[in-house]
Amino acid sequence: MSKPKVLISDKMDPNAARIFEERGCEVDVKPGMTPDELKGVIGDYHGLAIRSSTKVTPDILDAATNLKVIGRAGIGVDNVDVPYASGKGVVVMNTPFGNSITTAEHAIAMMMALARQIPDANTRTKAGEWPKKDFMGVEVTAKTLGLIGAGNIGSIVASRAQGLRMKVIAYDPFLTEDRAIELGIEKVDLDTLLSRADFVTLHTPLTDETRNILSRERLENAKPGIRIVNCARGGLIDEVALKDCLESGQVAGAALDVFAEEPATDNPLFDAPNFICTPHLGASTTEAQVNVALQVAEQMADYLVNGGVTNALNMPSLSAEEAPKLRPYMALAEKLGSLVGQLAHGSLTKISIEREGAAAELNGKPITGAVLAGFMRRYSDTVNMVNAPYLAKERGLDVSEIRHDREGAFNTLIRVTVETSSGPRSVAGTLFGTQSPRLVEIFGIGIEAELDGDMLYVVNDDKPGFIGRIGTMLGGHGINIGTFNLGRRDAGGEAVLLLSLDEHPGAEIMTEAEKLEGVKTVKALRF
Ligand SMILES: NC(=O)C1=CN([C@@H]2O[C@H](COP(=O)(O)OP(=O)(O)OC[C@H]3O[C@@H](n4cnc5c(N)ncnc54)[C@H](O)[C@@H]3O)[C@@H](O)[C@H]2O)C=CC1
Ligand SMILES: O=C(O)C(=O)COP(=O)(O)O
Repeated sequence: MSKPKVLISDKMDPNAARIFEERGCEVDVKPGMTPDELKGVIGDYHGLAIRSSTKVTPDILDAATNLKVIGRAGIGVDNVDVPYASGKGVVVMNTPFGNSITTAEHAIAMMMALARQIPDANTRTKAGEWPKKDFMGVEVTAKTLGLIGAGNIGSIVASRAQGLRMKVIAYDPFLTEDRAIELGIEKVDLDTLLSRADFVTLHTPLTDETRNILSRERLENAKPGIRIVNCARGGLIDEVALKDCLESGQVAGAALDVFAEEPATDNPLFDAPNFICTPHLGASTTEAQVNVALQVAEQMADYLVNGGVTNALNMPSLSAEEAPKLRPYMALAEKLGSLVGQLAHGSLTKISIEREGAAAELNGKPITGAVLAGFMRRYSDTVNMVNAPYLAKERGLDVSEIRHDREGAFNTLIRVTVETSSGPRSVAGTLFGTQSPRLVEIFGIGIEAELDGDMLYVVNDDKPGFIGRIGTMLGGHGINIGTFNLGRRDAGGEAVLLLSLDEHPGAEIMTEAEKLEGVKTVKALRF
């Protein structure tokens, strides 16, 4: 099998390329490409490793015909159109912890630089001015620091600020009281935070809720003389309002590492008083860059080589250790999903996935993802485990997962049931040995069949002579039967035949099959 190919399109620590190669991937390092250049080459790659410079837009994703995974060596993925990538079946991963200490330290450094106006003092001193009389700083000790966002980075900032003897308060709707107590911080609402804080530091992602969270109105109504630090994302603050507030003195200083437009080369804030900035350097330390490079390469190679999924934003986790154990179950689940998807009629709005025996002990999410991937293929042939849950949601499919503790006839069983206009229709399968997926029940009829390649599904009256008739008809067309699987509800009642064929039966054969005496339903299947 040929090696997966990975493109590193942003400046990244060389450990990333080393790990990709050691883990069996081919790697190209091409930082600084234009969007058009990236679009021109992306079709060759299975993996794309990025930081924040590469913009993974729908245009790029449309050209990425072989792409399986995007790995962000860092935290924020706002430069990736994650919903579009999900729709295309591309896994998006990040490295949620590798640069958090570094970024928290940058926020503290920015706060201290702001409190003592170090950048300006430095520039003017070096210019030979010795401007001692122009500078008067403030202490941070005993001041209140307001955190907007108390996740990984915010909580590290809190602990460092407490070391500086600051009082820390936080606004974060998802922060529990218990966690706030553990961090030794006070949870407050946003208006309270802005009315009490001497320094504010932002540590949220950029979302529809957080965009412009420091709006003109909030800045104007904040505690006079507040100082603001943003090492999270541009777009969280109204930059024009911030400039006005800096000029009026309502805001005593601001330190930004991030801007609404990046690269920021002529931002109006550059002329504002008491304004300092860095060019998105929050994550730029040797330690953090080694961490994120190693981690992103390990995660992406795990996925490309072994199917392990870690830190994906659009897919449940699956460890590289779990992956080999789950793979045969996922194969079974996908085949069962595909079977009901191919056989059930009408508009299907409900699907349930039941697991019992050994299957009940496993991580259910990948199994559900695989069922949906098989099932959703009735609507689109570009479905995979990543985009299936999104497509299912888009179509309003109600998905339920049921885990049974009971012992059944099989030591492991997956059952997939869809709700049709004529009631529930269900198929079930097991593993023979530890690896071999087998169908064991179809619409209430026991059967034993491998679901593989081209197959013919026939429901017929259980009368003598039928098997001979269908065999003769197929033979007459030169179609060889690989396996012959038979089940029936009761003797003389309804029987099911599942034949594996060496080739796909064409329309002419299907019409002839439909006309065979005793046939109730016939359908060509493909797995
Ligand atoms: N400047 C730089 O180079 C770097 C910037 N970052 C950015 O820092 C930010 C924070 O990263 P982490 O702490 O790792 O993320 P995190 O996910 O651990 O924490 C984010 C926190 O924001 C909170 N939050 C979400 N919506 C909120 C809202 N409407 N109001 C208040 N809080 C809200 C969440 O509950 C969560 O606790 C991200 O945007 C990330 O991209 C991260 C690394 C480097
Ligand atoms: O990890 C993040 O969210 C960052 O913003 C770091 O960005 P960078 O990798 O330094 O371009």
